[in-house]
Amino acid sequence: MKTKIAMIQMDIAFGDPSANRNAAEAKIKEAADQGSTLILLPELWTTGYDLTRLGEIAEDLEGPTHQLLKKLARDNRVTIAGSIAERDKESFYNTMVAYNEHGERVLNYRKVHLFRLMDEEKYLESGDTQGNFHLHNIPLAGAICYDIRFPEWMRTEMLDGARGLLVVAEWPKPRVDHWRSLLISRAIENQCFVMACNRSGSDPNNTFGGHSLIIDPWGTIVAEGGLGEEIVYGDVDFSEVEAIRKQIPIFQDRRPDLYQ
Ligand SMILES: O=C(O)CCC(=O)C(=O)O
Repeated sequence: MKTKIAMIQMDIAFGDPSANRNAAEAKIKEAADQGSTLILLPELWTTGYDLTRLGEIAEDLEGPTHQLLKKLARDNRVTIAGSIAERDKESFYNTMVAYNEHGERVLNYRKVHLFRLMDEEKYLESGDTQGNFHLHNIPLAGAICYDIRFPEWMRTEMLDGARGLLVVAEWPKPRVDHWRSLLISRAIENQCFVMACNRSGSDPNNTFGGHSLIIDPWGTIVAEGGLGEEIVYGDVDFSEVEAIRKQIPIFQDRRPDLYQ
């Protein structure tokens, strides 16, 4: 059975959650009208990297963005995922959430690897738990941007049987070749679908690379965006994962007695 995935490769208004919510709402409705089951938004899609203003613009997990996602997921019978600047008491996190078609939050993953090149470690705390959840009965794992440079972490998440890796990002344009190569590698080595949503446009410090990707467990590109704003669609059949894992049984052949 095919599952339609939509990745909302949007530009992000710097530090303006209300403008970004309005833009995303229209795009989520459009993707849902196209029959999508899973809709991905980029990393920090309500605020961008306006980290010095997190005190004003980050929200707790019951904040207005979460209320909107809950409602849009329920009303349109879709699962929606993306990362949002989270405030938890005095601390801030880059947190990927997913809301299922009942409006339930099924994922709450705090970015584990903070990216120094964008000063994340100065303003954010890192997470320390995995981001596994189910889309209907399909086990998936979440990751945020820089996390994909850590194959050991991605493998840790995949050891629970995940068949797909969802990635949300604000990946800069000068390193878009790394983005593509790293994502293709994560798909091949974990024999899983990779569904990766990047932003487009620029902020005061960076221009971002777009090129949202859906990659199958053989490493073949199913769908790829360009540089600008668009919704990238692809149909995936998660049963392909099982067939490939039978053909080349890397999860069986691993040697955890020699490495983790
Ligand atoms: O690793 C990279 O080159 C980009 C990472 C990044 O932009 C991020 O984690 O926000």
